[in-house]
Amino acid sequence: MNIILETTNLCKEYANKRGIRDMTLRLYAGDVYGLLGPNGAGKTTFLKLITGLIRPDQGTITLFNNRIPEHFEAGMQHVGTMVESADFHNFLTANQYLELVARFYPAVVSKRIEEVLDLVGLLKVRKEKIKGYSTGMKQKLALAAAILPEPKLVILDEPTNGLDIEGTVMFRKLIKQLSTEMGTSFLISSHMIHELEQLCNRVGIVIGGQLRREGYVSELLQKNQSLEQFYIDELQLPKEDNASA
Ligand SMILES: Nc1ncnc2c1ncn2[C@@H]1O[C@H](COP(=O)(O)OP(=O)(O)OP(=O)(O)O)[C@@H](O)[C@H]1O
Repeated sequence: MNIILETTNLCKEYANKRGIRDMTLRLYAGDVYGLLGPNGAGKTTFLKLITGLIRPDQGTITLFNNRIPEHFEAGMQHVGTMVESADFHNFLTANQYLELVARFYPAVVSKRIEEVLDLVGLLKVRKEKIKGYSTGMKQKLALAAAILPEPKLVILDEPTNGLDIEGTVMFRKLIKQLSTEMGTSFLISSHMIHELEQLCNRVGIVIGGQLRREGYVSELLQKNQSLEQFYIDELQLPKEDNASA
């Protein structure tokens, strides 16, 4: 199988001694991989390291056979990200913002901008200034920017934050569509465990800065009633709690 992302023994410790330790993970072409874990477990830190937003203390990151951060541009060439909440220029319209993003990708034509705006449901409001957008609309625009250059891998941190039910359904459909029709791979951190159960072929559970467990969703569902049950057992949460990730 074709490895598109590999991290080995990745470590990052913040000044407060928190962070991640020895995160070793492989993503294969076609994977839709869900990262689960409690608040503060280290999911965002892991995604920030992969996307070069912060530097590791130890360990290696390889994206499409390129070492990160040394060969950042080559590695990120096929990657779309939505990791930090995007810092939008509020005086621009969605259309203008995506035109700005498109400047980094010479192959992106204006028809593609219209296409992604339609995919995320922002076509009608594309000429309105971003300052008038709701949190969910901004989230959709960030998603549109992430998929604009038709990346082979899309890395998403809490992509459904702020999305309404319709937006969440749109998001799920979009990921399924890109994954089945285009073969796009995804690495998604989310607390929406039911969404991940429907979307992902693999999941990993991060606890206390370490990848505690991972597996194929189909196999986990043969042994567990649901992904949520597996997660609860892994965290040893009281069952009647019915807590979700
Ligand atoms: N810039 C920072 N400086 C110091 N500590 C940080 C920083 N960023 C994160 N941390 C700490 O590192 C740990 C991991 O945080 P991280 O944001 O990666 O977790 P997470 O799994 O994404 O959490 P959540 O689900 O709440 O988003 C937490 O204990 C957090 O307090």
